[in-house]
Amino acid sequence: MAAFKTLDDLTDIAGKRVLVRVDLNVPVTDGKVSDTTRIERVAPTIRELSEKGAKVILLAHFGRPKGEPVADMSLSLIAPAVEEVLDQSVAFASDCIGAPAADAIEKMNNGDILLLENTRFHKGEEKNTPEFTAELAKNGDIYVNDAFSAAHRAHASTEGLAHHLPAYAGRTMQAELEALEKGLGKPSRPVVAIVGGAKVSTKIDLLTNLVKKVDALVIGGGMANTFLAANGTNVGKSLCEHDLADTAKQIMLEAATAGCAIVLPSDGVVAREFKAGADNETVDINAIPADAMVLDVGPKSVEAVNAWISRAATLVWNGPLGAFEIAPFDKATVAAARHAAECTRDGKLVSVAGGGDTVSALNHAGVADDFTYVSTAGGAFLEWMEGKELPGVAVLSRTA
Ligand SMILES: Nc1ncnc2c1ncn2[C@@H]1O[C@H](COP(=O)(O)OP(=O)(O)OP(=O)(O)O)[C@@H](O)[C@H]1O
Ligand SMILES: O=C(O)[C@H](O)COP(=O)(O)O
Repeated sequence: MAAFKTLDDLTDIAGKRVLVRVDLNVPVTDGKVSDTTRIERVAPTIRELSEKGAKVILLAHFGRPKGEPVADMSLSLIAPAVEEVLDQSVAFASDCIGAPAADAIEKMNNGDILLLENTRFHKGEEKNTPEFTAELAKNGDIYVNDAFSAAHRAHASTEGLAHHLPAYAGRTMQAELEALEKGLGKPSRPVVAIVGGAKVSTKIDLLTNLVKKVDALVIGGGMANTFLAANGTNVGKSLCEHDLADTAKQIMLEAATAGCAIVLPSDGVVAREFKAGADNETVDINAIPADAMVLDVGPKSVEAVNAWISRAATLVWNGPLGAFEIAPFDKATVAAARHAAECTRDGKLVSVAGGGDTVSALNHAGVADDFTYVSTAGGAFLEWMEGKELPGVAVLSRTA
């Protein structure tokens, strides 16, 4: 594994301003954080630094605001949940750079915790510009990256800062890498991957390499609709990225060459509204009404998914099979999660799942503790699985 400095190397930090990159991109329902797993995972790093007397300054993104402030992507919405998990007061600054940040830091005592506003409210974050990174760096003496789940992004707060300040891995970054290496470094075969969810455009490219590493790729959620549409299925009003049809076709070709089975849903649960309790029906995948959307994979598909889980020695899962937040469209995800948990409990399966909503779905199914390992990372986890270098991890090693 990559060698980098950790919190063990950080001594005498009382009074030092430590910029800690965490991932607070958490699921929110009706304005409330619905799953605090990501916050719980970074809490040990925050507490440790605070107990050592550092001024702990949290940097994070929330959503994809495209470089300008968006009210419902303000981290002020997440701050109360951070306070609750830490059981410690957390101050908030309305900008991550400039006077609001500097003034708030000026007021900090040793051991205090401050959360800065969404880094993605500035275009320089995702572009990783030297100017923006330098502005961020002004606020700290030391940089700690504890956001493994955002380490696949070469952004100012995940990569750039490590070139400006002495850089260290946080406890979660360390633990995630160790656990993934242990669970999936040399996986027992057959390896089955389940990929679902909604982030189709940012994850689809990863599947090109993934099909070379696994024996079967089970596709559900919004991702499945894109593959079905590429095969000529009419997916009605379903979440689907039609312009990615060629990419999907190419992945299916790569899979055939690599001997990886592609498993697509054969039926779906459709509705005309995206809301809990919406009128719904189960239809064959070739009979999706033009005015309806698939919000979950159907019972026949669940049987097929579970059969693949039974056959697997190793399961890798990112992305729910359906819109699990709104019942009854959680059925397939819950059924597959419970089956994977049972196989794991029986000692037949090594099960590793990752992703903000995926973790939330496993918690919803009541089985997160039964999986071999649950990562907070979704995209980063898939890229790690592909064997890609993660910029946020690589820079910690290079600068160590
Ligand atoms: N058929 C579907 N139609 C619409 N949305 C869906 C469908 N299936 C799943 N989803 C949505 O996918 C979202 C989760 O997808 P996402 O790709 O963000 O997964 P994740 O586990 O959070 O990974 P990451 O950590 O990379 O974000 C959920 O909010 C769920 O409602
Ligand atoms: O939720 C995630 O996977 C991470 O926070 C990264 O978010 P992003 O896909 O918007 O970069």
